[in-house]
Amino acid sequence: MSRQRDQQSARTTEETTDERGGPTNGGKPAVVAKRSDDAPVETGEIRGLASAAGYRVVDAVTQVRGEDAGTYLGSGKVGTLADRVAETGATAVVVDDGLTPGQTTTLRERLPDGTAVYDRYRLVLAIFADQAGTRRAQLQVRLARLRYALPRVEKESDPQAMNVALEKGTRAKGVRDRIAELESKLATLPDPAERFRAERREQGFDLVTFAGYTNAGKSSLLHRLADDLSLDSNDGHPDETESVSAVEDRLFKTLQTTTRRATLAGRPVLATDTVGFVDDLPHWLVESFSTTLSEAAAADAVVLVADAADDAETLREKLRLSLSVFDAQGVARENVVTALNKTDLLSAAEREERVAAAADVAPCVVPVSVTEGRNLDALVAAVRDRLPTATATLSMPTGDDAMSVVSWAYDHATVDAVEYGPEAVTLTLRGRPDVVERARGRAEAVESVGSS
Ligand SMILES: Nc1nc2c(ncn2[C@@H]2O[C@H](COP(=O)(O)OP(=O)(O)OP(=O)(O)O)[C@@H](O)[C@H]2O)c(=O)[nH]1
Ligand SMILES: [Mg+2]
Repeated sequence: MSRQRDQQSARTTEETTDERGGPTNGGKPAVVAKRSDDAPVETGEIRGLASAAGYRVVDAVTQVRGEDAGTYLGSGKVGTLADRVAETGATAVVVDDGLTPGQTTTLRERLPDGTAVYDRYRLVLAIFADQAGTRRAQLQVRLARLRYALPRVEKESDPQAMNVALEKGTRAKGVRDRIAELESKLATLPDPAERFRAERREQGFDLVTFAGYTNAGKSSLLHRLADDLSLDSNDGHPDETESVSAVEDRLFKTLQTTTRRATLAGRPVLATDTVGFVDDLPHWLVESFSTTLSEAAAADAVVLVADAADDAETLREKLRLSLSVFDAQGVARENVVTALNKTDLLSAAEREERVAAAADVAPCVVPVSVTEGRNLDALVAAVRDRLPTATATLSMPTGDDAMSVVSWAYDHATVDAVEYGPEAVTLTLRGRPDVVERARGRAEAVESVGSS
């Protein structure tokens, strides 16, 4: 018995750290299970997650009672779950919570042979693994899996097994070593955001990324704004409302990051949608969300979309968390515009309260309603201010001062050309309007010194 359990635990660890990338061969039947202290027990979100991971949800088993330390659901309910799995021919059970290693093992033992058991975190890891296209993202997913596995390996113990302490120590050390190895490997990989930015720049695009919690309205806003931006040349798009309502309210719809073209102030823009943050995930897992955000770091402007219908404290908390992910990705605060969406659901007083709450923690808060098209002009203007839409050609008397303006321009804007004449230096640059204006001021200061 104890040997059998040991083998099963070993298999658990392998499965959480292997490179197969989770359930990729889509459409496998799964039963979701959810426990809650109070009724009703909502299974909508976990169903969405399971299908995002490639499962077909064929049944749901719910339980209203406190957590059972040994079986999570309670022994009787696990029996029901086993029956449902047998009846439906499901190959996996997805539990909407974090399971302890012991609970996972017990569920495996009580379910029909070969039933895969996923808890919420392992499921999300499987989704990441599916999405991880770049080498960097793959390494990050492997790292997340190891971090998931580590406490399980550490805690795995069977007092009846003689050599368990030794084995446990060795295996935990193995996992820790691999974590350290991956961390240092990741640290030396080139930053993909830099390359992405350089390539798009060469193609002449400005980059705008939409990020934030799931269901905040990122996709709706992107569609709407992309339309609005195109309205520069095509006023009164007839399908606007339709295209917004066609955006399904489904979790993780954006897993496949989508990029749309738009035109802003006559410049081509690439607008990128990102994976929504999900609550109730441990911090290390939230970190791996940031892999999907490497494009945010490369963007000229990042629109952080928040749901104004959240209460003030939740709103602040979500914004704080989103911004800390941005910080980890190296997104500059001055490039962030906070779109406080769904203000149509609020009274004027509530709206004021939420705007103030958001402004406590987030930069450049613009209240909007995507569905009602409210205040989108102000949002577009804020985004446009962050794009390198301005250009200038500046002439300065040759000399050290001119050189220092040129080097300042290299640091703060994109320098398209510099001509060094015997009398004058001519600098052509583009960048954010305020930056270009500052460059102009500096160039003029050189001129006045030179001419006096
Ligand atoms: N009342 C109201 N609902 C909105 C507004 N904008 C979006 N929604 C709704 O909010 C839900 C989520 O919108 P999405 O655009 O899919 O949200 P998302 O942030 O892309 O979500 P994920 O892709 O899951 O991260 C949809 O049902 C939208 O119709 C708004 O301004 N007001
Ligand atoms: Mg979306």
